Amino acid sequence: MAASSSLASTSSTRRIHLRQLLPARSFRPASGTLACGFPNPNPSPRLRLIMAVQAPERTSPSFLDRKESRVLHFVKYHGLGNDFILVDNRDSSEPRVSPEQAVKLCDRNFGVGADGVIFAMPGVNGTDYTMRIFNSDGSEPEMCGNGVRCFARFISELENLQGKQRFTIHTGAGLIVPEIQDDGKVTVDMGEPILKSADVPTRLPPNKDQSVVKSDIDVDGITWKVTCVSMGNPHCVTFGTKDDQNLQVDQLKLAEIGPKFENHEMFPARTNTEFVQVFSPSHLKMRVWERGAGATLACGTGACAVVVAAVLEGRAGGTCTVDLPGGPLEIEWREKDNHVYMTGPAEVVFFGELELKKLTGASCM
Ligand SMILES: N[C@@H](CCC[C@H](N)C(=O)O)C(=O)O
Repeated sequence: MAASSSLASTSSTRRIHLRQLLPARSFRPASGTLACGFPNPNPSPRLRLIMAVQAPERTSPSFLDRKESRVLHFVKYHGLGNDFILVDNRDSSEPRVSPEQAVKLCDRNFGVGADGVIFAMPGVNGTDYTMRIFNSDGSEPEMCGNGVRCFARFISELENLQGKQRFTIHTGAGLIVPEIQDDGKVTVDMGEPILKSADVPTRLPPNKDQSVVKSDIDVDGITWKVTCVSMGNPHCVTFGTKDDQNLQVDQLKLAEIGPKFENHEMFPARTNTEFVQVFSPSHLKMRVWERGAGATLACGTGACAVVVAAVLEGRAGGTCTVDLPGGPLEIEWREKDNHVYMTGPAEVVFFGELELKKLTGASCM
């Protein structure tokens, strides 16, 4: 789809649509409070039910249409439990919140709670949109696989688009192309993996062409075997230690070992780390420690990196189901174009608004 064409018609289309999208009174919190709820395991159908019943009665401006400069309107999404606060930033190339404010928003006790904040911005160089993201620690990664699926669903809600949709998205990792399928899942062309060690980046010496495959790295006195892959953002993939290549990922002390990989001197830009168990050449299981976010329930770029690493190490074919704590992703590293394709869900959790001043200063919200 040419999403850019619908950009021109945003204002009227979006207003109509968001009246349908947002339940009239459910999202009218007291100033400075959060509108949240829907603590059910499958919130989207319920949201849609409320929308259908209440939509015709709405007369006041709808939720995300309101552009008060002091209020941040957002929608929370998740992709297999990797959760994000999505902000409609289509009117500006400056993120509406700062990295410091993002840290507060992502705080699970004092804020909204999320693994990151994602901004939907105007496209550049002919792309439909630009996606930027802040991790929960305020750092800015180049890309986010689960985030881009949420981004696609967010845009389709904002633009009142139905059915199959395809967008071109400019990211720090270059052009990314998500396509919403008829069943609501999103398939994303994640581009080509980057294997050249200097570009991942890693200081580990290359051992296969210019890449790092099944190399030794010492972490806290233990030698691990790792393969380094960038999907725009850096990943270190391991199937086990030098002595034991049959990792049982459920037994890992992730919170202990994860930060040691993340901040290892061999990774000048820090790294995401995936710990992988192989069930078969087409079925893998992983746990992830994310740069800037810690242990998350899923990582899309991580699952792509895992399949690339598994192929390079001769452990898997190019098409795999990757089980993550939040659920499975389908990943294909296609020989034809060398691109990696990821398919998985993205779901609305809730809508919210808060006063931006609550995000400033030393205190929490
Ligand atoms: N969870 C994301 C990756 C988010 C960025 C990552 N923490 C980084 O700093 O590179 C995904 O689904 O890919």
